[in-house]
Parts: sequence; C-alpha cells; structure tokens
Amino acid sequence: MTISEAVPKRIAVAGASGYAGGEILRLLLGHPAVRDGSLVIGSLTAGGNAGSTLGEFHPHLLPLADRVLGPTTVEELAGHDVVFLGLPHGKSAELALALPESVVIIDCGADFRLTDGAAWEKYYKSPHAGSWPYGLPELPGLRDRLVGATRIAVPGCYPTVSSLALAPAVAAGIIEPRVNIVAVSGTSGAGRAPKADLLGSEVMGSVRAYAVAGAHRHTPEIVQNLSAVAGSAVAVSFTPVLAPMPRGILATCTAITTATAEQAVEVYEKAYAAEPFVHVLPAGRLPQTGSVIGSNAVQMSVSVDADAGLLVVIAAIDNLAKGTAGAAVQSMNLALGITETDGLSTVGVAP
Ligand SMILES: NC(=O)C1=CN([C@@H]2O[C@H](COP(=O)(O)OP(=O)(O)OC[C@H]3O[C@@H](n4cnc5c(N)ncnc54)[C@H](OP(=O)(O)O)[C@@H]3O)[C@@H](O)[C@H]2O)C=CC1
Ligand SMILES: CC(=O)N[C@@H](CCC(=O)OP(=O)(O)O)C(=O)O
Repeated sequence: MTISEAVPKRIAVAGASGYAGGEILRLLLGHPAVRDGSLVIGSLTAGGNAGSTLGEFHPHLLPLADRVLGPTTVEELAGHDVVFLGLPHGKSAELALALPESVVIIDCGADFRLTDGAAWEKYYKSPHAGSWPYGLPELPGLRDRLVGATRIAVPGCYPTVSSLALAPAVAAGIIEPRVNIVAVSGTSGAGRAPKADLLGSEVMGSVRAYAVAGAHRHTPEIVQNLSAVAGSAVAVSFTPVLAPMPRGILATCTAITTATAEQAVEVYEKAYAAEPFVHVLPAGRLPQTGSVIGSNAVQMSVSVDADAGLLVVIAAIDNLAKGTAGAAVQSMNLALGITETDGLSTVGVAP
C-alpha cells in the first residue's frame, strides 16, 4: 500500500552522521514509498559535524553521499512531515516542543520512553520531559496507540529484545514475576562518538559485563514494559555484556516456572503467530545474531530447564535494526498508515 495523498511527504533525519541516523537512511533508501516518490528524504543534520557530507560518515549510502549535513536546529527541521531524531539523550525535548503537533516525530533517544518521572531522574539525572507512545507494536495494546500517532518514542535496544522475549510468559502468568536477563551486545550499541573503553584494542578479543546489578538505565524500561503486560510489578535483574562484534544482541532470559516446555512453546507461538517480525524457532534450533543482522527480525527459542524449574528464552536482534532504526521505520509506517512491514526485511545477512 502506498500513501494516498498526491503531495509527497518530506522526511528529515537529525543525527544523520550517527549510527541510528545512518541505519534509518539505509532502510528509507529501500522503502517502497521513498522509491515511488510519495516520501522524500529532505534535511539531514548533525551536531559538530554539520557542514560535512553524509558520505564522510556513511560511504555505503551512496545515493545520499553528497548531501551536506545541516545544523540540528528547529529552522532546519521545519517544513518536514516526518522527523527522525537520532540524537544523544536530552536533545529531543526542546526540538519536539518547537515543532508543530502535526509533524510526526520519531525519537530514537530515551527522552520520552519512561512514564515514571522518578525512575527517569534516578537513571538519567535530569528532569523528565514526559512520555510518548512507545514504538514496540508487538507488546499487547501498543500497536493501536502508534496508528496515526505524531509523537513516538523508539525503545532502547536491550528493552526491545528482553521485553519481547519475556512478555508472552508474563502475560500468560507461567513464570514468577522476577526475571533474569543477560544480554550480549555489539559495540555499535554505544554509538559512534569516540570513547576510550570502546577503542578496538580495548574491545577486540575480550567480552565484558558492565552496568550490572540494576545500574543500567534500561532496567527501568524493561520493568515498565513487563509490569504493564503483567498488570503488576515485575522485578528485573539485567546484565549487559559487550562483545567484540559491530552489531547484534543475544539475550538469555530466565525465570522460575512450573510450566512444561510444550506449554511454554504453545504460549509463545500463540502470542506471536500474527507478528511478521517475531519468529519462535522450532525445537532444536537456537537463535544467533548472525541470522538477524540487517533485518527487522526477532528470533527466539523457548525451552524449559525442568531440573532447575526455569523458563529459558534466548532471543536475537540487530540492535541497529529492530533495536533502533527498524523500529523507527516500523513506527513511521504505522503513524502514516502505510503497510507496517514496508521497507523492512525479515531476512538477515550471513555469514
Ligand atoms: N546505537 C544503538 O544501537 C541505539 C541507539 N539508540 C539511540 O539513538 C540515539 C542516537 O544513537 P547513535 O546513532 O548510536 O549515536 P551516535 O553517537 O552514533 O550519533 C549521534 C548523532 O547525534 C549528533 N549529535 C551529537 N551531539 C549533538 C548535539 N549536541 N546536537 C545535535 N546533534 C548532536 C551526532 O552528530 P555529530 O556527528 O556532529 O557529532 C550524530 O549525528 C541515541 O539517543 C541512542 O541512545 C537507541 C537504540 C539503539
Ligand atoms: C553496547 C552499548 O553500549 N549499548 C548501549 C545501549 C544502546 C541503546 O539502545 O540505547 P539507548 O537507550 O541509549 O537508546 C548502552 O549500554 O548504553
């Protein structure tokens, strides 16, 4: 389905020199509405790198390589129908307030994800800007809020994979409301701004945990999602792990259960039967990041360790696709009334 109006809609991408902005543009270049001209890629902006060309940061985006990056200002973003924000946390609220309510703003940052202001202030150490419809349509009740929305908060990458891995079990009440998540991520999750502990020599050949024992800012986001699904509080222990690979997240999620493996698999297959991007793998197959890279797919395995009494769900996503830019484009499709899957593949790049 294409957009019905004759006048093309203009899209701006703020933070186009970054990883999230670049991946949004990669997906848009293959989007049918961009290819048929009903959506047009307008302003691309950056911070300190404004004035450079996009090709200096994303040489793979050849059709846009000569575009000059503008400054990230309200003036530069005005006159667009859709604005993607791929900016550091705390940069979205001011821009969003200054743009008309009719503009569809899709924020990849965290500013509008949390509904609990106290949780925001605890983890982000700044005033809470508010909350917007949350761009994870596969969670119960959220798709309807995204259709026609003009403000959308794209979930964090770890909350995306973890929430999808545990929501069916929480909703069906087959686990105790206390879950454990250990998620291994590629380094692009940290963005492209230089950081000493992300130098190749620090990352290559080693795997390390960080922000453990409730310290990571995605903990309250996962708690929010799972508690909303449960209708009561769910306790979450989340351990992120950095791995020497550019993309991908593999999350291993466990929780106490008395369900059998067959019962658990049935719950998950039923929950995701109609979801185009979430795939529950057949028994005997386990997900791997290599299977979902470049795609908007979520692959998961569901099993029960009967001796330990634990549900074990392992799930893989591409952090830059379903974990950011894919979710952003999926959200745009819903907001504009385009077919939800347009421009988004379920087929990964391997090896
Ligand atoms: N990477 C990921 O897997 C995920 C990222 N996100 C979120 O998406 C957002 C972007 O992340 P990511 O692309 O990884 O980050 P990057 O560091 O790769 O890119 C950040 C972008 O923001 C621009 N920018 C930086 N500071 C400013 C500023 N003061 N004013 C205006 N523009 C600025 C940068 O421009 P310049 O080049 O000029 O510095 C760059 O274009 C973040 O909020 C992140 O949390 C969400 C989910 C997953
Ligand atoms: C590997 C890595 O560093 N990952 C990032 C999370 C990326 C993401 O989704 O984060 P936002 O909430 O910032 O949008 C981190 O742990 O901070």
